Amino acid sequence: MFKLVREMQTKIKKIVNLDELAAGHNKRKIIQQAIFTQLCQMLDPGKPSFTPKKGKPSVVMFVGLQGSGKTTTCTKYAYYHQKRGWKPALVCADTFRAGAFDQLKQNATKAKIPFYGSYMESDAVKIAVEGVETFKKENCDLIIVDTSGRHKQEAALFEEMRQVAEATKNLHMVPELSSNANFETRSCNIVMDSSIGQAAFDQAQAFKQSAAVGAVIVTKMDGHAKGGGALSAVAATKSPVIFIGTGEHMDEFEVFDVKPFVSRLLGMGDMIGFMDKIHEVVPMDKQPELLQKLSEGHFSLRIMYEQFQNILKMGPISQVFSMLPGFSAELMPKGREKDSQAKIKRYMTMMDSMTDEELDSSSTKFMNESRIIRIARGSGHQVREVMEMLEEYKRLAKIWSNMKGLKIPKKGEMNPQTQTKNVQQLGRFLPPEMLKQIGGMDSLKILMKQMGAGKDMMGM
Ligand SMILES: Nc1nc2c(ncn2[C@@H]2O[C@H](COP(=O)(O)OP(=O)(O)OP(=O)(O)O)[C@@H](O)[C@H]2O)c(=O)[nH]1
Repeated sequence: MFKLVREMQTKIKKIVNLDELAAGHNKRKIIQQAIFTQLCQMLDPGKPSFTPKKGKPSVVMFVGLQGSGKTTTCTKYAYYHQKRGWKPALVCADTFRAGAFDQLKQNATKAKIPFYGSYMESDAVKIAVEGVETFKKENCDLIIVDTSGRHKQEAALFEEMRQVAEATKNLHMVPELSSNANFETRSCNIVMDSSIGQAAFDQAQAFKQSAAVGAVIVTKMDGHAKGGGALSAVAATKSPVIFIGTGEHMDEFEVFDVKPFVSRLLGMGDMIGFMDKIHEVVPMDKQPELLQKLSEGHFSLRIMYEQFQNILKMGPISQVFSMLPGFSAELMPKGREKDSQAKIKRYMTMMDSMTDEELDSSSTKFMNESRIIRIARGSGHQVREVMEMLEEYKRLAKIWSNMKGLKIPKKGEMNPQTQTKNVQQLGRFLPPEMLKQIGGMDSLKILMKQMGAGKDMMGM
């Protein structure tokens, strides 16, 4: 770890020569930018990660300390690939922890993924071999082997791990299996808790010595820990981080993206992830239309309705908002996601009882007492609740009204003036507390640049 810091220090000193910087340069910002770039480079081991090929058998073994989230991550990894057309299977070669097989079985059943394991057998190697053999015969193309975790790095654990790796490696030598296996590829993922911190280097290195670690997965990124240990793990294993775990649920699993990760590490907030999420859920053909309306200062109840629809589509709402500093506590308190979703659904039911004219207006001028009573009755809600929904609309309309006058560049038409103007605009749009956390207007500008000109939303 010490070595890493020293290396980074030297590199930054080479890039940023503070004495030569002319007065007026914001030194803090320049250093921050250099650190950002360096950290991004450190997370790039310079070699691509192992990607299983559809239709060709691959065995991926998962290793990690006890409680790192290994078993959960195995299922998430399987589920992720299943959704994308692979035929995964899970093998529980964790014979150390009582209950490990039950956990895997439960998860696998929920995700409808075939699994293999035993309550009686204590030989992890035997189970691994049998499991892999079974699933190869069933033509599974992604066989995931969960191995035992221990409290700390122990010789016995590594020996067992080495044997499992060795045994599953030799499987393609078995004649009846090799006949349908074109060529079998193997990889080993190390799972690390994001809160591991300084111990990450030694741990990753120890694992690396016993199994050919090919990739790192960092779990529990939804918590407070920023996952700095990932830097050490990459350095120790010379392997990339491929996924991050962002919650206990099966689908709370994301492809690792270096820039947002480093932004978060430096406390800059994940603007990019936020924009990507918006990209994902607002249908592409609707985006220009939405931006146009907003730039005209036209925020109607219908737009709010559509945004609510999008938010519900995004899954756990807090996940989206937690990417923005300051937002999560304010809008969607953690642990109250269900309440927030229920509230949004309630609001939408009320809006379903409104007329088109009401929905498309950019004010609440039609909302007199009798209409409010009618909407409440029509949707089976209290008058008080309708009023509350309208208040929420007014609050959002006020925030979004700052988007008025936004210049919407056509693809490739972004010039520096438009960009500066839009950065200012966005600066006004963001809540002051959030802008402060990002690091003020200058940082916002840097962030916008980092988002890359390719993104349509850059227009914002
Ligand atoms: N919040 C959060 N919790 C997670 C995440 N990944 C795993 N967990 C939780 O962490 C705990 C430990 O996960 P397991 O998968 O049982 O850990 P393990 O490493 O397999 O443990 P052993 O089998 O004992 O080695 C469980 O309560 C999981 O639900 C994550 O990304 N976010």
